[in-house]
Amino acid sequence: MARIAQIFDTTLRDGEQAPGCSMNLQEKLEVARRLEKLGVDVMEAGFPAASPGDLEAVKTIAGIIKDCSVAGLCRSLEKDIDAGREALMNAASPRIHIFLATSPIHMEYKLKMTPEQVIERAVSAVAYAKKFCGDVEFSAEDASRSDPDFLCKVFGAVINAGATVVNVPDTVGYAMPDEFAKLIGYVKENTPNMDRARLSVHCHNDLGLGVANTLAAAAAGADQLECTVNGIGERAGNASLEEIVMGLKVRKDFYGIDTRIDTAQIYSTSRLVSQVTGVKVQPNKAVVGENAFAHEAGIHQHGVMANRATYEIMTPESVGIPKNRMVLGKHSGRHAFEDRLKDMGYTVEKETLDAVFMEFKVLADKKKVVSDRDIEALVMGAASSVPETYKLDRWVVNSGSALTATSTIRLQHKDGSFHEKVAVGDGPIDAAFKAIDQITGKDPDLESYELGAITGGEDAQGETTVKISWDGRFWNGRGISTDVVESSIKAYIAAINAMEWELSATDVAKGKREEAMKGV
Ligand SMILES: CC(=O)SCCNC(=O)CCNC(=O)[C@H](O)C(C)(C)COP(=O)(O)OP(=O)(O)OC[C@H]1O[C@@H](n2cnc3c(N)ncnc32)[C@H](O)[C@@H]1OP(=O)(O)O
Ligand SMILES: CC(C)C(=O)C(=O)O
Repeated sequence: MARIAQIFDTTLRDGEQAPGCSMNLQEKLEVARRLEKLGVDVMEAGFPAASPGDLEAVKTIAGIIKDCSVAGLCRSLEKDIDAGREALMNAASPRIHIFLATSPIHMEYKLKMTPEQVIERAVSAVAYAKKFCGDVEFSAEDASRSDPDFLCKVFGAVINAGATVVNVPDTVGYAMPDEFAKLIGYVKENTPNMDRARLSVHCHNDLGLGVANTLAAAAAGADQLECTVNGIGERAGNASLEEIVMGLKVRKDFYGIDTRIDTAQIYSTSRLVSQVTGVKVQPNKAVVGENAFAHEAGIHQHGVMANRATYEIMTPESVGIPKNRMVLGKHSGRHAFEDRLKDMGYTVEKETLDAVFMEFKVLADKKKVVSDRDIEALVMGAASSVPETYKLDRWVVNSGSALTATSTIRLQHKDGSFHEKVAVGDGPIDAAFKAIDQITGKDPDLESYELGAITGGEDAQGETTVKISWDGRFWNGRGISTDVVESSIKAYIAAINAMEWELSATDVAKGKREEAMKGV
């Protein structure tokens, strides 16, 4: 009988550590709900001690997610574990995840601790966490560059202190598959009481081997696999969830391992993560890339026409890539539209459905055929929008080779008032953004600006993604329109709204904490 490997998803923690991948609370919640639907066994929702915002996010997710464990990452420090405890107090199935480095280089230069001190600290941290949480994972950071005997000694000690999972991270993506499999086998054989804990792996992708190492470790006996959707994460990223899961599924004959993932949810989850982080999936990305199931060469097309299995080792449907279906256009009705949303993995409230359907009709008037990508952009716009402090009312932008770009922008504030400003800039987008800054009184840095077409064709919609920063924090905004200046303006306003919302939420949380402190 096949064994089951648990899938531990860390998109919301390690994934979020990737430059520019930070998500606001609303976005994290959306991703968390989708991960639950996907069927992950554990989701790591954040690092509660990192910031009040991260603590609130983990707390909110922990209060909502019921079908899988929710984990929070903590250093081996009581204050971090206390933050983890607070963040997870409402979780149906909480897991405190503690880490401490075990490699010579990390112990000497980063932690400035001796190996004996590391064992002592790891044990005391696990024992402390165990007082409030039955499920405690311990990760030996940089395990793949640690002495294997020392690693087994640390793991044996933390299992004795109550750890339920011990994790072997290839923190810097240094391991080679055969070598990593050997390490897993060694740890399994030589860790005292290993039968009392689950053995996990967490592989990074610095040499492009994150998935290969994870699969090799699974074959060698690891029974929890840590990964992220689309492989996002620190530096070159983490092992990608979709590649691990489909590797095990497609080659079940080889691995004999199952997961609980509903693979038909993979594609929509990948799209959601790409949309909320603003990080595009490369076209040739395995499993979820635009070209993953495309056949261009004649010999391949001929083979696929005779039998898809000649050149496809899995079907697009098995990962939730929809088949070509009814064309949606301006004559389509609500039933067909709702059906398509369901097929694409979206369950939306009636109110959102009404709003998106209206937008769909407006778009269908401009475009002959509304594609799945167009629909996805509409749903994401409606579902992920943070409260709108500002809404675009109207705009005019003049630009050309012989005149300075000028913009007039009118925004409506949530209190109902209208605000209009005129600005000049280096080009139409700069002029528009400057007018918006004048209205909002904020002057964030524009970190990145990306413009693309959602689909091909002359009537394609423009999709703009902007990332802004202020005081070391980042916010994304997305805008779509058949006019690229308008999509840019919408994206910038969306990012400003996310910033306004997060800053005011942090102020409220800070106020509450200060209030509570007065009573101590
Ligand atoms: C491999 C990984 O992915 S680990 C997770 C990495 N993720 C993150 O770092 C994101 C969240 N981090 C943060 O927000 C901040 O780094 C914080 C809040 C945790 C700490 O911030 P600061 O107090 O300013 O410390 P800073 O980040 O500069 O340095 C880290 C400190 O933690 C110590 N430390 C590092 N790992 C551990 C650990 N596992 N257990 C205990 N202490 C640790 C370091 O030795 C250093 O200690 P020092 O301040 O006494 O020199
Ligand atoms: C905290 C651990 C699991 C980690 O992220 C790493 O070592 O890469």
